[in-house]
Amino acid sequence: MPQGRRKLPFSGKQKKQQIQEKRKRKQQNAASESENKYERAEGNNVRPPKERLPEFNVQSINQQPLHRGGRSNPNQYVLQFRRETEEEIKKRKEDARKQIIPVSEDELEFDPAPYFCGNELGFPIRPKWSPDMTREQLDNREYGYFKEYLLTLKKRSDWDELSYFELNLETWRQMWRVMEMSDIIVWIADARYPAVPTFLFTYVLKTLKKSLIIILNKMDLVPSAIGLAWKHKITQTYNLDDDDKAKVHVLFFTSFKNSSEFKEGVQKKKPRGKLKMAAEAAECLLKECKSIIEKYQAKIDLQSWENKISEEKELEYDNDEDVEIEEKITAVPETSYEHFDLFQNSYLTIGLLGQPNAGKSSVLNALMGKKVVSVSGTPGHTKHFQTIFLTPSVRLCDCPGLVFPSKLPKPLQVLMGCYPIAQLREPYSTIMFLAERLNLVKLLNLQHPEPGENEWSAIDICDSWAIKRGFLTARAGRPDTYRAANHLLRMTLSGKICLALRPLGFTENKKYWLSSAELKNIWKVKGIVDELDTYEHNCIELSDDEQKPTAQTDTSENEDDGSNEDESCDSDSSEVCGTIASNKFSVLDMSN
Ligand SMILES: Nc1nc2c(ncn2[C@@H]2O[C@H](COP(=O)(O)OP(=O)(O)OP(=O)(O)O)[C@@H](O)[C@H]2O)c(=O)[nH]1
Repeated sequence: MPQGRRKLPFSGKQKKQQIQEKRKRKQQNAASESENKYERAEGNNVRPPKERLPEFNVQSINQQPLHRGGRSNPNQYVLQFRRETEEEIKKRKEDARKQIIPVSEDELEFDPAPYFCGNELGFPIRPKWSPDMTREQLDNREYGYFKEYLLTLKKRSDWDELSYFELNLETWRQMWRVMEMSDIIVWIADARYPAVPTFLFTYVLKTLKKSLIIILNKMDLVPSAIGLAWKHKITQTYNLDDDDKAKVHVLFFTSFKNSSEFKEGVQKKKPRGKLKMAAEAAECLLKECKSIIEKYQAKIDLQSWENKISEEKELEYDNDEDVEIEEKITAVPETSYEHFDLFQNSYLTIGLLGQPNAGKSSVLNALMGKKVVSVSGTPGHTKHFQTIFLTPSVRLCDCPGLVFPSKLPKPLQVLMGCYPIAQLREPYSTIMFLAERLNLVKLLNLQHPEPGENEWSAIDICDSWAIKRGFLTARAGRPDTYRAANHLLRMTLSGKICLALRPLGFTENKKYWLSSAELKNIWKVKGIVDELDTYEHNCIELSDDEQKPTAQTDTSENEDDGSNEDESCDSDSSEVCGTIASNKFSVLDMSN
């Protein structure tokens, strides 16, 4: 045995202390590493926006760790909202325990305009710049302007009433660039809740002097009559003069056009298979673009696009294979500033803007007829704007989603997909908002968690759904309320449970909208021949599989920890959600 110093006895307590010290050292190293990283990024003018706006208590949603050695900051384009206070969250949780009082049909009507306070709130618009400015000058000017804009908002007496809106300057910059480089601006709205920011009309039509096309997307989730009423409302609401009215066009779109998958208005499962071009919707867009080009007497030939659509229409659609071809995206480097004159290129640039999750990337793919940009049910998925040539004479530009300043109810913003559901600290107020407008108890065939009780709160609905689905906490085996709430919200986002708000005056004129000859144009876009039968069913039916609780349990008991939820269910996993057949049009009661 080698002679040496005898090892000193090492107690468990000392070991624990040693581990704690080691952990502390590691944390300190990681912190200084990230500081260095930010410093390095500063040299590149990629300062973390959180540090730049300390007065606004910014919270980055879904922030990613910085990778060692990685060059770019993965959080540069992350969604950023004002941090909610503990009191706010607590109050909303308390409210979610109150009894749900269903709203009347009239109250399903919604006027987005007042929530944007006319043009008062506006949105950050790019300050003047010139190509002679250095990058640093440009950065400072834009940052200074953005901060000033926010400070002006903060001085308003209703500052605390403002809902979630984007505080990441980098994302607004993406929008500025897309607006600058586009000949035609297309605003994509989720047709279930099409809240178009009022100031957008003024800015695009008057300041930029460009044409605006509004696409009501996800029409497969909305009764055509409601979509039609929205179309008419949108052009009326915003006090446009005749000249401007001629520059605003409203179109319908769905990326899930598939008549054979839709039976009696019940979405059994999401259409799958090879992504096809939404030819009818693309044709409508082409028509509008042509008329705009003619008006401006621009020399852009859209024949190639027309040919592409005609070819698609002639093709037989019987190949169900899921073949998705990734095409190289020519993303314009973020440093480039294009000096752009309207219709001066030999090609037309169409900029696709909208709130997160409105379906901008899906529209781009559906216009292309194949998957060229990535799509996700998680809001804020598109980080950087990307351009792609649809044909040699048409360039499409997909912009990251932007949440504009407004007073829209936060639960509605969550349903619209402005806030990633998995990151929500408090999902129950949104369940309450939903349950006030849709009879979830009936649709989901729920049993009250308290036997004999028949007053429902949002928490009761979640508990009941948790029991039904077998979402139980691992340790205590209690219903996992948070997970159930999350699951219900993701089902709503994906359209399995469908709420579609209507424009003001819709209920009163329902018969008029339901008998309009214009509906046929929407059916063509949706790929259906008639829709009236679809209104007859107004309850979600559960398949045999769905009736049985799943054996799944959740490991987390911390209801505020969003990390235990993955977002895959909302769009991609019909294994979890797909067994639920929902009536998408239950909001449109035909009996009245
Ligand atoms: N039912 C239905 N779902 C759609 C349609 N278009 C898009 N979606 C779904 O909506 C979700 C968001 O789609 P994206 O195309 O990624 O939306 P985006 O506006 O690009 O989102 P961001 O990247 O957050 O800006 C995905 O789950 C899509 O499958 C549609 O026409 N009908």
